[in-house]
Amino acid sequence: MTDYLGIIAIAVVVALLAVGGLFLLFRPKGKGERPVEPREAPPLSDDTQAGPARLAEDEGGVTTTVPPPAAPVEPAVVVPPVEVPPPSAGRMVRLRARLARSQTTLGKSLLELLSRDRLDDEVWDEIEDTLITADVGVGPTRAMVEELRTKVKVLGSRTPDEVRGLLREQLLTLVGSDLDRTLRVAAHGERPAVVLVVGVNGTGKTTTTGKLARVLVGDGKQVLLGAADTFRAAAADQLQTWGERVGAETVRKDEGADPASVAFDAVAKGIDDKVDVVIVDTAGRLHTKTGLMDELGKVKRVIEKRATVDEVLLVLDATTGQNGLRQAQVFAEVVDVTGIALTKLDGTAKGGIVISVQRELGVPVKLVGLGEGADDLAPFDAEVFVDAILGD
Ligand SMILES: Nc1nc2c(ncn2[C@@H]2O[C@H](COP(=O)(O)OP(=O)(O)OP(=O)(O)O)[C@@H](O)[C@H]2O)c(=O)[nH]1
Repeated sequence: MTDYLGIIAIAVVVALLAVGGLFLLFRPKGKGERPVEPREAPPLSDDTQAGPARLAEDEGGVTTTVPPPAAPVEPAVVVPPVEVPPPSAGRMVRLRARLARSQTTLGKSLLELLSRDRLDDEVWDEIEDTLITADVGVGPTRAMVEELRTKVKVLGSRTPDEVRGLLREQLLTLVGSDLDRTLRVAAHGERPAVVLVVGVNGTGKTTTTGKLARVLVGDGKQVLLGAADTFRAAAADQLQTWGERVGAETVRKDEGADPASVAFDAVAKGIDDKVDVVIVDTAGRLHTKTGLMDELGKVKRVIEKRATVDEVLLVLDATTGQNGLRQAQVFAEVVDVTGIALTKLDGTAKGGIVISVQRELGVPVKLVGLGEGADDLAPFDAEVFVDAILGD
């Protein structure tokens, strides 16, 4: 019995030792480990001294601190201020020097010829040639030479001032100092005035439309533009850019859209917005293409469903001479041209086209383009024009 008790006691001791060993072997980990110190957060300041120092320290250690990415800097959108263009009054006087530069050859030649002591047939032929070369046209040239011959005979001997006065008077008669050149841009009560701009390709229609918007804004009017040149997407972009510069909105549609529908929408919006003037730019079209000319007639008729077309401006390139006159005649037949905008007069000595185009069409030159600058379009002034031809 004592032996049994001894064996039991030994077995209990062995069992206790085994349980203790197992406990030491499988006790839960972590509890007794030293707690990990939390890492210090990187400073928020962009202190350039502290940054690299901390990085070097970290590189030598176990981990690397990656600074939070900097917030992306949005590029500032610069909205150009709306420009305030100069008013229409006095614009041509301001551009007179430019006009004189291109036109004085005509004036100088005429003054020199008329100042000669003897005015024989040869000299009169030269005067005639000078006028025709400057695009005055055969009819007006003959009439002018006839008139000058009579006046010179009456005068007898001539002082330089008298010659100049004579020539000034004759040129003014031909250019027409009493023609009504007022642009019809007065609104009809709450309905805007409508200006339709037409012409062949490249004469400067879009540029003239943009410049005209500036002239009208300069005179205090609210303007809306219609980009009915749907052949070229770039034409609508070009027009919109002109408009944005002076705060004028542009109505446009996708390339290839019906130009008449753009014109209609522009006028409808002009009425809704109660603007003073709607200017509709059309695509350049050859006067010889019947389909395109018919389309232009449609543009005008569609506008007339909502408003009156007050002004149909034919844009003519002064450098194209007699060809310009033929274009003018065809356009006038289709859309009743009420005024001419003669562009690029700064680039030709043939200012006589002012005289011939008015005579051919019976329509006055109302605007002249004297350069590519934004404010190089001026209401035409006959006296400033003739004085620029004659020089100082
Ligand atoms: N020197 C000078 N250049 C001008 C004048 N008016 C327009 N131009 C230039 O003529 C070129 C043609 O002008 P646009 O307005 O694009 O002509 P467009 O008639 O609308 O052309 P299309 O849409 O192709 O029919 C441009 O380079 C203008 O800067 C002007 O009075 N003087």
